[in-house]
Amino acid sequence: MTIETPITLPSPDAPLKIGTRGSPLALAQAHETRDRLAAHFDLPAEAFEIVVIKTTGDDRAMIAADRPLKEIGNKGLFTKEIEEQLLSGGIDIAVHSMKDMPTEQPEGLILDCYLPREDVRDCFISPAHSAIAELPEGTVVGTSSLRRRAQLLHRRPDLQVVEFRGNVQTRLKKLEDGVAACSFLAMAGLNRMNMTGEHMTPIDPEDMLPAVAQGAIGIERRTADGRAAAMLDAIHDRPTQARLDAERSFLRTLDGSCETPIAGLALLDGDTLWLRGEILRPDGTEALSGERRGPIAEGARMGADLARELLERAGEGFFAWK
Ligand SMILES: NCc1[nH]cc(CCC(=O)O)c1CC(=O)O
Repeated sequence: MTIETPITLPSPDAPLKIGTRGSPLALAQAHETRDRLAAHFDLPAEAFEIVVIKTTGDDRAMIAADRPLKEIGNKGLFTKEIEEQLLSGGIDIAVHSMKDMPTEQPEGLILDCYLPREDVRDCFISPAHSAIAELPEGTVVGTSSLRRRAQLLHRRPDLQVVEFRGNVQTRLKKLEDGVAACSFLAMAGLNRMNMTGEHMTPIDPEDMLPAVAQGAIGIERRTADGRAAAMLDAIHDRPTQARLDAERSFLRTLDGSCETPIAGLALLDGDTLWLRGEILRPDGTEALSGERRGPIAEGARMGADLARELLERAGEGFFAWK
């Protein structure tokens, strides 16, 4: 029998501080985390404080909203300031989109709590067309994601891809203004913001394999913080963890940054995990994919193994721009 150390739960006088970026999606995710914790521990919302942290990524993105993210910087662009606040005690936990998180965390921090995963699919957004296959030759498509760009060009080399950023409202406005005929966003974000509606069609993973960890929220904390560990364990979703362990191990072995077009998705079927992965040349001229099936506990090994297979098939220079 284990004797559990009692934890002092947060209260309105001494709230648990939840750090997040300030975007509408980030805030929705922080609120979901607070609501789950409050419900599980039967605490009022005031026992939690949502602390909005501005990151370098938010800053520079505002200065040059049309500059490709890959030119602005890379690792930790949206996480550095949040992780500094965690380490210094300014916040107790931090809520992240796992899709945007590097595969390693700084010394002293741990990211091992996941909320139940949302819809993993990408969404096709267009006021005029209903599917990629129906786009007329040479159509202008807006996306800032290297993965989506490469996947689109692989299927449809005739399409013209233009840089497209901003929140859902901005993108819809741009589409209405004719800047591009269609764009793409993750279903998960749209669902979390209650923004699904007209002109939006989910895309089967068979047609567009999503990004690693798409649709998953992860919560980071100080490794030594026993109270946060115990509280987060209560809302942690193990099936999501099993899937992300496999997908992120795939990404880690590929050494993926947001500068390489990589897709990966694990699904569970009973005790079996099915992992699919894909890597593409940035210009879409070549795509390599593979899969593994095996026991759930072997997910991380399968991810690394699949990554090595694809790297071997790809050879040197696969990710370089031609
Ligand atoms: N890179 C931005 C980002 N990070 C997470 C999401 C959506 C939510 C998710 O996938 O969990 C998005 C926007 C998008 O791709 O539509």
